[in-house]
Amino acid sequence: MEATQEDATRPKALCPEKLSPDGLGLLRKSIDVDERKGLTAEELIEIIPAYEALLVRSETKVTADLLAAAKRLKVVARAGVGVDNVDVPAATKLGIIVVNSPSGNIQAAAEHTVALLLSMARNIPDACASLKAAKWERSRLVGVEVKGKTLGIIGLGKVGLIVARMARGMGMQVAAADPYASPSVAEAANVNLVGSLGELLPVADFLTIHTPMLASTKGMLSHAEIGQMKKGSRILNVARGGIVDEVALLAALESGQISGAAIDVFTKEPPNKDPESAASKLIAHPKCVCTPHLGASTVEAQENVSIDVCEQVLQILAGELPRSAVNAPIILPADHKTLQPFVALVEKMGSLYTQHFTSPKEQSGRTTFDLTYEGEISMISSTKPLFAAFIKGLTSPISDAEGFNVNIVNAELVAKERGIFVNEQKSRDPSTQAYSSLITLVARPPSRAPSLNRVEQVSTADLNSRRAKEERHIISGYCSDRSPFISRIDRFSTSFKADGVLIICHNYDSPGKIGVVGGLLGKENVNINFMSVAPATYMNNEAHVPKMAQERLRTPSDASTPTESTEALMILGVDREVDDKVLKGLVEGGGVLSVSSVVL
Ligand SMILES: NC(=O)c1ccc[n+]([C@@H]2O[C@H](COP(=O)([O-])OP(=O)(O)OC[C@H]3O[C@@H](n4cnc5c(N)ncnc54)[C@H](O)[C@@H]3O)[C@@H](O)[C@H]2O)c1
Ligand SMILES: O=C(O)[C@H](O)COP(=O)(O)O
Repeated sequence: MEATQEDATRPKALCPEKLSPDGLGLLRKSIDVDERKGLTAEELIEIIPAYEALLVRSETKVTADLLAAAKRLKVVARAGVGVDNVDVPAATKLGIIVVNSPSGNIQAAAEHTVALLLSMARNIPDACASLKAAKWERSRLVGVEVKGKTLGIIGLGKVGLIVARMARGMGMQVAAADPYASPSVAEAANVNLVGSLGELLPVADFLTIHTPMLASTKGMLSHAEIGQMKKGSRILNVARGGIVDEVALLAALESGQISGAAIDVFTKEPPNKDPESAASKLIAHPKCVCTPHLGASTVEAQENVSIDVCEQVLQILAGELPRSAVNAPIILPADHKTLQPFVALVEKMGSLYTQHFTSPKEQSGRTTFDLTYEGEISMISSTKPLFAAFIKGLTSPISDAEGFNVNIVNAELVAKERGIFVNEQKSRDPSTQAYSSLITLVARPPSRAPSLNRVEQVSTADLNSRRAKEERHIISGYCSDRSPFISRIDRFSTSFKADGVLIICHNYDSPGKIGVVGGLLGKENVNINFMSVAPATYMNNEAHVPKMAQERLRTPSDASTPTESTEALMILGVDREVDDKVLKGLVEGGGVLSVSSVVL
């Protein structure tokens, strides 16, 4: 259609990939949509300056160069979950909103997992190819049943839970490892949530992965882990290529350690064509069932994701906040000035909690949080942006840029889905005069039903100290000069800017410790930008009760409490992220009791 004078004023959207027409139809009512498949990167850069919206799936590489050339672009819409093909930081810098569809294709991905599970158990691709080749090989193609077998799930999120329910429906036992999953959500789905990956691997007959691709999940299933599985078990990956080490998977198939593999996703897509590469050998292996990243490829899922992102494009072009923006602000412009520093603070406190107190290797089960706003901050009319920022901080270290789009619109829903409970309290009179506003986070495990077959006699003092030491965690923070600072971690009082890469060491406060830790980091070429020693000022993890006050409250039975005052936290701001080997070195060679690495 030829552009009329009036058309020239309508916004324009470019769609260089196959998107379902359902969403595009919505756009066409008020936007001109150009569907241009097969463009090269250079062609895209040449034409992008004319467009306000760009709609893609996983194939178009939305690079910093492309975004820099996109002078009118307001939104990049990813019709699916993964935004690994979009340079989100570059878009954020340019003020371009990136949206996706975090739930539109989860049913499709779960159904594809079950389709692969049964295909693998019954040798269906092999049998089909054999019959088409005019063979009749009934005895070679005997399969196994899934009923009564154990399905191990790594990552009990949106897709993992749907797979779990379907597997239960087929009579399977389901066990899952997910350090951040809610025990009550798992229980309701009849899933045995185990404490660690090490507990899951030996019990699974079939093992399926549904985690995002993160630094902590990359290569999480390699030689050692597959070696812990039952001989003859089977592995599926419909999440992301690279979570399972392709070389290790191939070796396990060849040695018979595993009897089958089902793969939808590859480390490099499309996979390397070199016949000697692990991906090519896996694809060619008779015991491997594989598909070319088809998890989301159903008519229904494509309709869902297309409508979902096109509605959001319309919202953004109308100046509204979209529901699933990967990089949208949590605060509305009117509240920005007052709330921005506190929103940043609460987000960092949530992120610090997840990175410092929970382990990607063990079930944490801590799902109830008390957030207390004291002093001036308690006078804000709505705490919704603070709540949203907290949920975002808590969950983003365990999600990829892919799935995680917490904002003011969807924070409550995300918290509910993850089984996170937050009690918010406001107090105009701060418990300390040191700050005009103080925010305190207390994390508690969900209340447990008393055990029926175990009777324990414990003193009140013991009970209090147990609760304090084992179960509660506390983080407090304040803002200075519009920047977020942490003032307390558990019993330790401190003051450091919540920014950058930090190494947090828990140690006995003895002479020479700083030098040893500094020396070990120096050897690894890690530069220390700042260091802060946090003494144990609070006796226990009692919120707001500093040590002095608690000492007055101590009863004679508490007198034997170990000398906690000799412990301290050493907080080091460093110039780069360090790996587990360096952290282990600090514990083994530096006399540190425990250590965590945190990026804020
Ligand atoms: N093949 C496809 O076409 C296709 C389609 C949709 C989704 N996916 C992929 O599936 C994955 C899961 O999607 P989702 O929507 O269920 O995501 P989700 O965020 O709802 O769930 C991910 C789960 O992984 C858990 N997790 C994080 N780190 C972990 C660790 N170290 N060990 C164990 N569990 C860990 C999280 O706690 C969370 O519960 C994503 O990577 C997504 O891109 C693939
Ligand atoms: O991230 C996703 O949504 C899935 O992996 C599907 O990607 P696709 O849209 O390219 O099929």
